[in-house]
Amino acid sequence: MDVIGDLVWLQDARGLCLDANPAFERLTATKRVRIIGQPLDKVLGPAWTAALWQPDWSKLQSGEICSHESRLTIESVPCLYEITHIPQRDRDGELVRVQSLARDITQHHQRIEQSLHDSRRQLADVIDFLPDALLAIDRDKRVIIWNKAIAKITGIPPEVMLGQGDYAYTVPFYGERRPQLMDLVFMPDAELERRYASVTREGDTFTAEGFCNALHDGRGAWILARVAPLRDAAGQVVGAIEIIRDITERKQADEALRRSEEVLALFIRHSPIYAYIKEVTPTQSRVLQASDNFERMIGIRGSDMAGRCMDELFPPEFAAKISADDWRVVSSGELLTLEEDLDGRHYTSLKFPIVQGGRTLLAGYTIDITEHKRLEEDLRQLTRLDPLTQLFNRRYFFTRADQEYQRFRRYHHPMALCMIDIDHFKQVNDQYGHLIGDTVLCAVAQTLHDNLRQVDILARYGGEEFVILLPETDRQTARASAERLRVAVAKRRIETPSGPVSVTLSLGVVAVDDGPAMTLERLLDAADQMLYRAKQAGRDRVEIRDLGRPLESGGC
Ligand SMILES: Nc1nc2c(ncn2[C@@H]2O[C@H](COP(=O)(O)OP(=O)(O)OP(=O)(O)O)[C@@H](O)[C@H]2O)c(=O)[nH]1
Repeated sequence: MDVIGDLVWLQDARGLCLDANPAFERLTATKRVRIIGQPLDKVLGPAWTAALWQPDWSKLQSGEICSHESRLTIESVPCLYEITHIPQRDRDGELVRVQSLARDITQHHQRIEQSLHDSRRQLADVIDFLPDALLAIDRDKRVIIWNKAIAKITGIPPEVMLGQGDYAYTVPFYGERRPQLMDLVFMPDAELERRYASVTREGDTFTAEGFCNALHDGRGAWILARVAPLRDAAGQVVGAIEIIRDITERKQADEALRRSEEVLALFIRHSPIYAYIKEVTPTQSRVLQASDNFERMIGIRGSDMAGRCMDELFPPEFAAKISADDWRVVSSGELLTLEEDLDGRHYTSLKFPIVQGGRTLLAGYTIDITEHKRLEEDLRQLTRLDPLTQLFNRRYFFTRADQEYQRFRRYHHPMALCMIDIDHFKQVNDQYGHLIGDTVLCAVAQTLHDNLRQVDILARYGGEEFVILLPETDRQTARASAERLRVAVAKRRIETPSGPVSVTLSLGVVAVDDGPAMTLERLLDAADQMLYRAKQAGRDRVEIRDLGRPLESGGC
């Protein structure tokens, strides 16, 4: 078909033709002169006139342009024409003429159709590509979008669901036809809102979580759904679109986390130790959970401590120290162990950072170790003491004597060592029995202890032998001390169930000052030799040797 071009013609207010262009002449196969003064239907015939001449008289009379589209078949080819009627009015506003223009928009229309088709295709691809399930319904609640993701979670392919109405799309989710979240887009429904776990509204968009019992072959699934209205160009709601996300795994993880937090909270609350979790900032620590038995420590139950800061629970200085320690742990990520005394009791604490819900908190526990400390001290004493006499035992004597001897070596202060043996003790045992022998041993130990200074280190050396290290003691003082012990024991009448018993002592003493370097063992040897000497010389006496000086002896 040759291009005809735009048809242009002019009519007066009565509809008689006033003029027409060549394209009009060609289309009507009528000469212009024959058209002028004729009514249009006489020129074009009723069918063509109906297609080209659809004036809106009220618009034209008020001076408004009006237009419409018409399908025409020209030379056997279907065409689409856009027809525009332009009113011309006189000075008084009376409509006098109408100029009309008919333009062939067939190709333009085809291009638009094609582009629309392409856009629809691309949109369909995008919708199918979305990982989230997507469906849309029109105003009549018929399904117009059902993407691959929703087909996957429901098992219903798009070709089955598209076009379906009467809530068919709710069956794969709920096993029944029922109103659902999308219906809120069309009309508010409080009863419907209550069916969902939580509905939030933002503008005209609704978001909700819900459990869909029919999904996954009836096992059910939690979904997060978001719906919004679909509007036409005029802003009228013409449908609704819904995006659905399966959040079952997240829900299960949330539930598992909630349960474990519950267990942790119960564990902390009823823990026999003082356990807690705190939220920590550089300046303040706030209790989130704490054991109820904190009541024993600070008089407040753990459940009442929740939400409180350190300065609401402890004196200011102590609170500041706790907060600083807590921040150190959280900021460094390192574990902290502490030992502290509070109101006469001894506590050990362990603090460490934990990550909960993406934030770093402080967890810790405190144990009251007062009893433990006491037992430990008792045990320590037990390992140091001779069980019969309650004097230091030989092993602990060496520990203490060694420390003292190091001091002597460092400062060159005088020092003395004294070995003591009860005379003829075998006879005591033989005459009175071993138990009385024990009583005598204890009495001698007590007498020695009572006649020594605090700084002197007295120990049971073994059997009926004792040893004393006398720090800061020169030869004369050592002699005097040994004599004092000898006399005190000799004078004592030891009361026993078998009557009073008296014993004497032999004492061997060595005194050293800034003399030649010696080991403790050699000093003990030397003292032992002096003791032997005392025994040889008749017992109940003191033999003393000043290392570096000649031997001397004394006693009764
Ligand atoms: N009852 C009692 N006797 C003890 C204990 N340890 C040692 N003995 C006794 O002490 C006595 C020591 O005797 P000996 O070494 O012969 O010396 P002694 O009789 O004291 O005589 P001299 O040391 O030579 O004066 C022995 O009979 C031991 O059994 C003890 O723990 N309890």
